[in-house]
Amino acid sequence: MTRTSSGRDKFALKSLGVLHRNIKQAKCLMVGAGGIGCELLKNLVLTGFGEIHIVDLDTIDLSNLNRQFLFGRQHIKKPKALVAKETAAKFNPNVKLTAHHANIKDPNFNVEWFKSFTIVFNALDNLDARRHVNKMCLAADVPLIESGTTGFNGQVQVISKAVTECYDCTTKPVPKSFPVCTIRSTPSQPIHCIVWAKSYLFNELFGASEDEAPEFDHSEDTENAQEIKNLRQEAQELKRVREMLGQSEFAENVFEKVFNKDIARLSEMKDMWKTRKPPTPLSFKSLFSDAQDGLSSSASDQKVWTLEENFLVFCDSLDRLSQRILDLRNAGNDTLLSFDKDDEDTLDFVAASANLRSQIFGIDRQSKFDIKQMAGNIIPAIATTNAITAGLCVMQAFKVLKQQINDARMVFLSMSGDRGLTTEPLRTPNPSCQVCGVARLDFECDTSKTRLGEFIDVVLQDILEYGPSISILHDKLIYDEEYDDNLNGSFESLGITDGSFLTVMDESDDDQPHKVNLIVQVKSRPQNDAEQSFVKPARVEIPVKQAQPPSLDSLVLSGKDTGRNTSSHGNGDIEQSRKRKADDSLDSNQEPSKKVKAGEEIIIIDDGYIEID
Ligand SMILES: Nc1ncnc2c1ncn2[C@@H]1O[C@H](COP(=O)(O)OP(=O)(O)OP(=O)(O)O)[C@@H](O)[C@H]1O
Ligand SMILES: [Zn+2]
Repeated sequence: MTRTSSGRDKFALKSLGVLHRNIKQAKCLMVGAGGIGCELLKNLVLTGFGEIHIVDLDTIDLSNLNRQFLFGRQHIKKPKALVAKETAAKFNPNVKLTAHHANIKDPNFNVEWFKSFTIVFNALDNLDARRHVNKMCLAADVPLIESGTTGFNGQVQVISKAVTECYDCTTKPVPKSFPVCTIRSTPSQPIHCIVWAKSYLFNELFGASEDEAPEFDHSEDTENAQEIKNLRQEAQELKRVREMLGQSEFAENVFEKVFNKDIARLSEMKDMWKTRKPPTPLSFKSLFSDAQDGLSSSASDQKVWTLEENFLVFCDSLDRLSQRILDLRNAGNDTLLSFDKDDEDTLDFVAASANLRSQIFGIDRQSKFDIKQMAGNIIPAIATTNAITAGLCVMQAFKVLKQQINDARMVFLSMSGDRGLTTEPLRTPNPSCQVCGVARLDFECDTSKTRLGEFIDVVLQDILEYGPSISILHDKLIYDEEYDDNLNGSFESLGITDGSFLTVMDESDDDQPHKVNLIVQVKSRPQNDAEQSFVKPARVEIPVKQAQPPSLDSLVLSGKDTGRNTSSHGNGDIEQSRKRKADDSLDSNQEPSKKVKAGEEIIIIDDGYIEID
């Protein structure tokens, strides 16, 4: 049933009171139209937010449809932002919707554009984009509602410049990596074999080089120099095998190389197997004869395949992928493939290769279903979690729009613990945060004429009273006391253009007071004055860094289990506040001198910090 707009307004007015007017006048930005985004857009539209811009870079995939209910089968491969807008527009014709099929990091979404919004909602799935929006909202001074879900857990955080902590006030967990030797020589768990198949073997045969795999941690490399050298040699040999792609004996050559020859060499390294069972090579010919019966009809994704079934899937998927490479090559296209958990050919190859390797090392084989989860780092997305979280986002947005940010809470949704929903007060900004614990300066200049040297002399040293010990970053270091190569370069020649950010860091001696980092936002404007290529900014006091303990308010915890262990999968990577506490004490070099343990739950540190354990 379609409700008339006046009827809708009447109900909204009754339930929302004066807030209704603020909502109608609000212009919101929603970044991400995936799991949370679809639910959130429906809420925003039905609540009657006046204007909504939707940004999403992706197109709709079949696997999105179980929970991203604004999309149907007919929309597969169409841009999420546009389809979300079209579907949601039908829920409330009074809302003005604009869709952008684009990356939120595109330069045209600059600070000025962000400033045009009343409030921003993040419904993203990765750290990088979340960090970017956080930064832009701080620069534009627009409140941000950050949200994330992981399986049954969800979180909502309200971020407001200088009032609350920002997304980067706490460090975020980095994706898991494994020592390269564990992956290459001494796997002991299924995940080690899956990472090997996905990030090494697959890439060496069909994709880009293994050096780019983020899962490989080379930090232990020095201890294993000889082994690393051998592995490099093996990789070179594999490159030669790759050149045989398309020939009838390709599968046998690959198999014999990685599952026989390399393993035989490895098992010869007696020192390595003093405390472990040595690996057992497999033979292509004997498996080939054992596997004559073909795949059993019951070989489902959920079942753990036999060795012979893995062998057959390995050969078959290798053929399918080789054929794809040949087809691409014949069409004159790029011939690199990349692993995608939703691409059956790549998943079959990774699943079978991982299981063959597990067999060699005496590790339990896994079903294709389980391998898909592990290889794609998938924690199943739950529609209900997204729906509840999206609802919480709107509830928190109400408080922001009512100018009652002090009533806003950090909200956690969790299946563990006594209560599904727990909240805690918003924290004050972390004084040592590199993103929000900063001073800001708008710098208007002609980027083609302004030289880095004059910016330092006139703006930083004369006007802002910096000493000689500073460093300046623009993505990477462009100046410090020992690196003055760029002094004569124009901003433009250094890649600094309209909308660029520079970070100025005070590098004075440790016993001196340090200014907080200064974020300079560059605004490129042609300057007609021949004398001056920039507008001299007014003198402002750059605050000095100080370690400031969090306010008492922020130490009051509302629930026993706040569910703050949600993390990973990108969605739920809002960091636990306990990590923040740990970092705070590390940052300010405060060694807890006395710890009083209250059960296993709370550690009280005598300088006033509380840590949840
Ligand atoms: N930099 C970005 N700019 C714009 N949109 C982005 C950016 N990064 C991620 N997104 C979008 O954020 C949304 C996040 O949604 P969600 O977590 O449900 O992920 P998904 O890709 O739809 O699903 P899954 O990863 O579970 O297959 C996606 O639609 C994704 O395209
Ligand atoms: Zn911060």
